Amino acid sequence: MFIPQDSTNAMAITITFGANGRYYVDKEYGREQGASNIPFMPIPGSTKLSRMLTETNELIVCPGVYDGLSARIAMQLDFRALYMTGAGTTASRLGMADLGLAQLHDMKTNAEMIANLDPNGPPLIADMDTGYGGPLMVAKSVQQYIQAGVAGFHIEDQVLSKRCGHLAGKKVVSKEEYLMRLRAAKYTIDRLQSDIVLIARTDALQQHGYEECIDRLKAARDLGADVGLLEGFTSKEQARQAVKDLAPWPLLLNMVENGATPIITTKEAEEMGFRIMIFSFASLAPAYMGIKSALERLKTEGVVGTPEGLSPRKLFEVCGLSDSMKIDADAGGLAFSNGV
Ligand SMILES: C[C@](O)(C(=O)O)[C@H](CC(=O)O)C(=O)O
Repeated sequence: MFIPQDSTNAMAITITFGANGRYYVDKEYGREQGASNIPFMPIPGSTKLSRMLTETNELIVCPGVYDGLSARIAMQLDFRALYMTGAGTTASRLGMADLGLAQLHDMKTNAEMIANLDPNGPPLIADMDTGYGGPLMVAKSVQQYIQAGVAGFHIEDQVLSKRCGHLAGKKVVSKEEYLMRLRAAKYTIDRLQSDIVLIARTDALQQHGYEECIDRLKAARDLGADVGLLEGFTSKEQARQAVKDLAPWPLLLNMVENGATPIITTKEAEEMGFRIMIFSFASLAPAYMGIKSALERLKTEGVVGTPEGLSPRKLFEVCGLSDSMKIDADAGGLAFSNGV
């Protein structure tokens, strides 16, 4: 319940948290009724994500998105949280493979755009790879993610010239160096009094085996990481075991279909006790398939073959066309008074 302090006609309003991670001000006086004079401060994504983790036991399902359109589509479908994939960011912004080529600027600008599409939208977890350097770089990266409005991020123990967690030949830094990265991240979060969710990821499974991963994650947990991520489980039993070995610490599962891990559904992950599940390729793989087949058709038939009804307007609608028109009209603009 929120009572406006400065109003002579004080009235109570109710703020309700929806299952989709959004919140609504009391319908009668809320924004939806156009009462724009009610103090209304969007809750930061980091706070929303922290609350989902600490105040519920649900599995937070995050589709991987890599640009504005994929993020908008996930938001249109009311996903409660999103994941910005580094592999997708590297592919879409640089046209390159996930081999440690994307740097802080590429990642932060993409994350910032996605995280701010809708201030009342779902929180964004973003990939931070290795943190992009030594402790100073990690501190800078974390500060920039916080300022960008990112809700949570994962930082890993691969060497700087890293590669996708589902490729062979990965190498990790020593446990000491990994903990130094995490410490730099944690100190920055504390210094800035942020509640951004720190997710410690280890890629040590290939090189050092399961026990080393658990050892590294326990150390990460002990120095204050909020969530753990063991990358590239090779079996469902191993995934289940990790949840048990680290309980009650929350774990994130990265589900990359056709990667190192057998397919685990959201239902199975929930039963195993995972708290967050990301689907890194959820947008990238369908985009590849859809674009390729349309361009093949263009090549062979001379038309793209866009389904009837999928007009430019419909696509722009996904990207906030109506909201933009309303902003203009509310301000007295006439740009769209005759429609679009
Ligand atoms: C999670 C990940 O870091 C990502 O960029 O989405 C990648 C996904 C991938 O390339 O398969 C990873 O697992 O390393």
